[in-house]
Amino acid sequence: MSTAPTESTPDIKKGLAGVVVDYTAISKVNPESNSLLYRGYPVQELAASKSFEEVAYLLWHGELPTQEELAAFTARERAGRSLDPVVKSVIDTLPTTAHPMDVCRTAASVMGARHPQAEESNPEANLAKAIDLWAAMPAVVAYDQRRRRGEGLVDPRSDLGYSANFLWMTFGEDAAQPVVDAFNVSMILYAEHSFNASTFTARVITSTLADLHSAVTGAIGALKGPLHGGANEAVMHTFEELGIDPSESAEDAAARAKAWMEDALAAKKKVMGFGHRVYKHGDSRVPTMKASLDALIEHYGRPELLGLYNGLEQAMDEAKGIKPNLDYPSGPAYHLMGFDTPVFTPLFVASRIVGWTAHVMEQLGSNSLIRPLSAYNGPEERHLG
Ligand SMILES: CC(=O)SCCNC(=O)CCNC(=O)[C@H](O)C(C)(C)COP(=O)(O)OP(=O)(O)OC[C@H]1O[C@@H](n2cnc3c(N)ncnc32)[C@H](O)[C@@H]1OP(=O)(O)O
Ligand SMILES: O=C([O-])CC(=O)C(=O)O
Repeated sequence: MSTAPTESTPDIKKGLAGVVVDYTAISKVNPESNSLLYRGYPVQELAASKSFEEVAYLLWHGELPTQEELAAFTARERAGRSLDPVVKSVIDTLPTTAHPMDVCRTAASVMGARHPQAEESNPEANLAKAIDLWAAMPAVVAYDQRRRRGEGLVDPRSDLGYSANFLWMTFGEDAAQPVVDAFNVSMILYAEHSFNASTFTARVITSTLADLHSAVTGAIGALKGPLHGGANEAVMHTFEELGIDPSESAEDAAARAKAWMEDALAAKKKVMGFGHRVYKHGDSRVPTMKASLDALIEHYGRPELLGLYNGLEQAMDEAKGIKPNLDYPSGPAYHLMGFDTPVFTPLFVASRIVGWTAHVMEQLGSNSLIRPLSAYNGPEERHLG
């Protein structure tokens, strides 16, 4: 028999699990139908035929762009791709022992402090700030990976789309089409996911009427943790702990991975890349990202990675029935593309900037300070002396 909450036994929802805190028109996560809609469109349909630029436009404006609108929007994005020399000099002061997420977070903050409309918070200024951040973040992520390898900044190319240019600025060479396609899909899938922890962080910060860059800087902090975005990096650490040997057969790799997972679960370990707060029967985005991972495995001829992937997934499913989340296929996909493991979560940032800033604007459209209550369980009132 359940008892009604009282002042002494309040109905606390730990982690706000299951609590609906507001409306959003940006995306719909439906665990029953295992679907994800961006402004009404299934994300799988968008990933199959649209560029990340078109999806970013959709998330911000509510509708897909016309040809003319897209041309103006992509021209704007291409014009904002260069790394601001001041931001670069700040990055250069950070040690290469600093986590790339710290570099990203610092860069977002510096960009905010330098933005000509820093203190303006009308819808036009916020959209301008969102597009500027989105356009410039690939340069930050790409340069940070390069400087850690002792390589210099690569200038952006305005003849390339967002994804091809991102890869160009990171690796200094043209990426093959299957790689560009897989990267584009990952950017689309990561762009938005309702009231996840980092987006909620952005909305909390916005609800105090702080500026958009403060909201994004805080959201980057929230994304860093391994229970959220940091899981794509953590997935790769699992693969690395298992040991990656390109000469191994997929079958042998799968058998080793299964045994590893059985041991990890027997030791009550939490294995990153599995489980989700909302989806309990599988993450709606995984089949699409897995198809992109398959294409990359084919492109690079690396079936042993598929063996590791399948072995871990199968053992987790058999033991606990817990399904992978988006970070599971994204980790090995970014590895195959050539990104260094600590840079995986900044790639998530580059994409999620779109969702975060769409939520910042939505929050401001009907703002109410976000300030829940707590139940006190500290010492009874007491007095000094
Ligand atoms: C893009 C994203 O941000 S997706 C999420 C990325 N995060 C991860 O991959 C981190 C690993 N996963 C997890 O920690 C969790 O599944 C979360 C945080 C994502 C969701 O957690 P919650 O909804 O709070 O579920 P909770 O952590 O309570 O898990 C329920 C049960 O499943 C188990 N479980 C959940 N995920 C995992 C996992 N990855 N490995 C092992 N066991 C797990 C828990 O131990 C718990 O078991 P118990 O009931 O025996 O104690
Ligand atoms: O929705 C969540 O809790 C986490 C997630 O998958 C995301 O932010 O993409």
